[in-house]
Amino acid sequence: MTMENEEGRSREMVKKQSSRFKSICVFCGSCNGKKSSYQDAAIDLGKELVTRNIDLVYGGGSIGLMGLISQAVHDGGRHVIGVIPKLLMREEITGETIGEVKEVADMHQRKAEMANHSDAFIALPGGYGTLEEVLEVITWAELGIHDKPVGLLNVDGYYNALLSFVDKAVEEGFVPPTARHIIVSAPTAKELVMKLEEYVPQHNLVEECINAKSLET
Ligand SMILES: CC(C)=CCNc1ncnc2c1ncn2[C@@H]1O[C@H](COP(=O)(O)O)[C@@H](O)[C@H]1O
Repeated sequence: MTMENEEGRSREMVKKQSSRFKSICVFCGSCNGKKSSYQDAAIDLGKELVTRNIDLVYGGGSIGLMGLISQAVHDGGRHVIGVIPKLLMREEITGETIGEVKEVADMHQRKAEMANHSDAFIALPGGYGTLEEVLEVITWAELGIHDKPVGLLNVDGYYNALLSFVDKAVEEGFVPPTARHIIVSAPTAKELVMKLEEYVPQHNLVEECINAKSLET
């Protein structure tokens, strides 16, 4: 093969390079937040998924950051799945739905469905709902229930306090130091998705935790 052919082939490979993820589940606020940077980040993340040919799984509806990211992914031509519990299906609660809608019985089933349909998780800024959802998938990673990457989009340092708290929990012996790496974080969508692409799960966390506990007793 000539040098030119080879260069052409590698350029082609770069162009076609696809993500290791088919779908990413995004947890995010049902409000917009006070700073426009939160809204910009939701749209940016949506566009980043589109660029990498990644589909979106999210909580359904069109309110707050949830609405902004789902619209951006839908407009970019990628598939959007919204998973909504029957109770929240009313339009005055969640707004108009975007893309494919999966109706589920309750919040527990919603989280299981969201996890089943995705290859990684990202939390944009959000409130109690977002925190609860992202902490659950972090716990599942620690317990070895899944080995999918989990990332915090730390827009304007929104998650700094949570990250400091996790460091404190490690320092005080409640989170094994080897489990600290489960939480990936970055200030921009591009950096975060790149880090998640490179994430390598560790499978010995549960054993290490058990060993640490048996040393304590
Ligand atoms: C009755 C009511 C408050 C409705 C708000 N409408 C909602 N519609 C759909 N999903 C939601 C809603 N509120 C919270 N969630 C879930 O919790 C997360 C957002 O909660 P939060 O705004 O961060 O805390 C989302 O990822 C979503 O899965």
